[in-house]
Amino acid sequence: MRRAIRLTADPPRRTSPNPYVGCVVLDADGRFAGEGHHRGAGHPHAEVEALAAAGGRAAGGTAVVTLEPCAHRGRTGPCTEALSAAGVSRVVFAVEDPTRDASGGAERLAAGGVEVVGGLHREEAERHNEFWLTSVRRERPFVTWKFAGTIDGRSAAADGSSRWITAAQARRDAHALRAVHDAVLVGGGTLRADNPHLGLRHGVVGEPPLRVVLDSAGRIKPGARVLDGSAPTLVVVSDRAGEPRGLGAAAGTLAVPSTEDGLDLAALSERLFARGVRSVLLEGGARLAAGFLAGGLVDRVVAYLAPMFLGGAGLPVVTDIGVASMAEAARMRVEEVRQLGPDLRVVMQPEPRDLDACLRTHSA
Ligand SMILES: NC(=O)C1=CN([C@@H]2O[C@H](COP(=O)(O)OP(=O)(O)OC[C@H]3O[C@@H](n4cnc5c(N)ncnc54)[C@H](OP(=O)(O)O)[C@@H]3O)[C@@H](O)[C@H]2O)C=CC1
Ligand SMILES: Nc1c(N[C@@H]2O[C@H](COP(=O)(O)O)[C@@H](O)[C@H]2O)[nH]c(=O)[nH]c1=O
Repeated sequence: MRRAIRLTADPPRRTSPNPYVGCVVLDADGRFAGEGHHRGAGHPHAEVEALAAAGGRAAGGTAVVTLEPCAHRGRTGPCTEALSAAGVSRVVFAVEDPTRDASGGAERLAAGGVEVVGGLHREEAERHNEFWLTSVRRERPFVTWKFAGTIDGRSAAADGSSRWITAAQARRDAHALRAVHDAVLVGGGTLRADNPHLGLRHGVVGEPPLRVVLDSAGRIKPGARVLDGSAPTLVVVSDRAGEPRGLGAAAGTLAVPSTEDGLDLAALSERLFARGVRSVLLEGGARLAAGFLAGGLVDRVVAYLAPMFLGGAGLPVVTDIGVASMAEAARMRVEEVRQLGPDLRVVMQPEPRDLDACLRTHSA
């Protein structure tokens, strides 16, 4: 199973809207016979690749797979059928498939006389596939909120300038973070203040993520750097605004409903999910981060903290999230702390208890 998991992680690649899946097939004597992994929508599933590599040696053998084999016909046929047709007598998988369409594979296999074991190295397999698993369970993308802050919690100076708070190592790391997400998202304030590019630089290679910018009134300037055509871009407008002009082929537009706080972020998340986006890197700014955090839409926080003070006149890393007392604080659990050059990188996960409190505050 560890080998099957490793197949999905090295090198990291995007399979969205599909999961990472790895599979190793052993012959009837328990010897390695073949392996495969899923390379993305339209490509064969991991089981099918591994069975093809194993050939006749799969008969009477064991398939070890990181996700419960699918029982449905999507772009490719059901893996349960492929496994049965190959004469596999045992299937060991790590994580149950949570999707309505594809689940039920374990029962189907067992009904056909195959011995099925679920849950082997479940935690490790969950971690490797957490963007996809979280997003299909919540029917919205996994959201990583990344910010660069000073040690006193400022994301920009009083004049709005924020280049640069963190040094080269942390900025390179942030670009690597972009490379593993399906989309990178910023608010209209950041779009106008920074004119960000949001592509992959600093020597980070890979397929660039979809660039998503919130621009309720459709005021984006045709010369904006996100419209340079180097990666796909989506401009999100209010469904009460007209189509932004002058975008040409440089960007698509998505109209979403508005609330009194701006665009409806839950609706936006659902629409992005429906378009196949399974992970979003939220890069700010402070107002948009507040909307996501208060809405319980943040799954991980990556804080790059620079050893400098900007004082109270600077902009905060996040604006009002409706917290009035300590009891309501949006508490985090620290997953990792690392020093990158002169800066610190702190990776955190919202405590579920406080996520609920945030949701209550938000809906009150
Ligand atoms: N250090 C760091 O990591 C970062 C710093 N920054 C800095 O932050 C500043 C910009 O931050 P800020 O002014 O807070 O702006 P934001 O980037 O947070 O954008 C806020 C804008 O996004 C749009 N928006 C649409 N719907 C919502 C919603 N539901 N909730 C919140 N916003 C919504 C609105 O613009 P519209 O009406 O046009 O839709 C709103 O004015 C800049 O100075 C920039 O340099 C920015 C990013 C990261
Ligand atoms: N200031 C700041 C960051 N700012 C973020 O980077 C965006 C600019 O992206 P790009 O135009 O692609 O370089 C900017 O709009 C904001 O979201 N990031 C960091 O790692 N460290 C920093 O000090």
